[in-house]
Amino acid sequence: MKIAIGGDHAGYAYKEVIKAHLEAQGHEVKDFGPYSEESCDYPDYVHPLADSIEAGDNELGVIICGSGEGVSMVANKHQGIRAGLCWNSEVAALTRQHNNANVIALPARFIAVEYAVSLVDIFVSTEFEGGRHENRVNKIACK
Ligand SMILES: O=C(CO)[C@H](O)[C@H](O)[C@H](O)COP(=O)(O)O
Repeated sequence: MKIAIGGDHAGYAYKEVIKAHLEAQGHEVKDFGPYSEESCDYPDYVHPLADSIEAGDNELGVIICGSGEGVSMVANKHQGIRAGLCWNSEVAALTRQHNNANVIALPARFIAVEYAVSLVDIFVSTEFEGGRHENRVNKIACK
């Protein structure tokens, strides 16, 4: 699967671990940065990442900042993005099953890196259920 990853300085260390994990699983990972822990602005990295998913260049995205809030706010400005802020395994599954999320947002300052990796695994391997959720998801995007 083609997966985009990015965030800010607060998520940098987690991004590196998650990227290596996904690549070891055989996924093709496009890293939108940042590429160090130097303080930076997450919109500079998340907007291009979201553009790539909207363009079909990547199927799913992983975005990481301190709380997960800033990166998810940026991603969800895009009509073609449904970013879910995930902090536990049930939410990571539900945002795929019920919301057909195409981006997972993670709070690096509030969960352990091993737990963040496990949430990404759940997110990537869980399918949208469709059914009653189909119409709801179709109504999310603004016309
Ligand atoms: O945007 C955020 C809050 O929603 C992220 O958590 C950022 O990573 C955080 O604001 C960065 O804070 P810092 O004090 O500049 O490191």
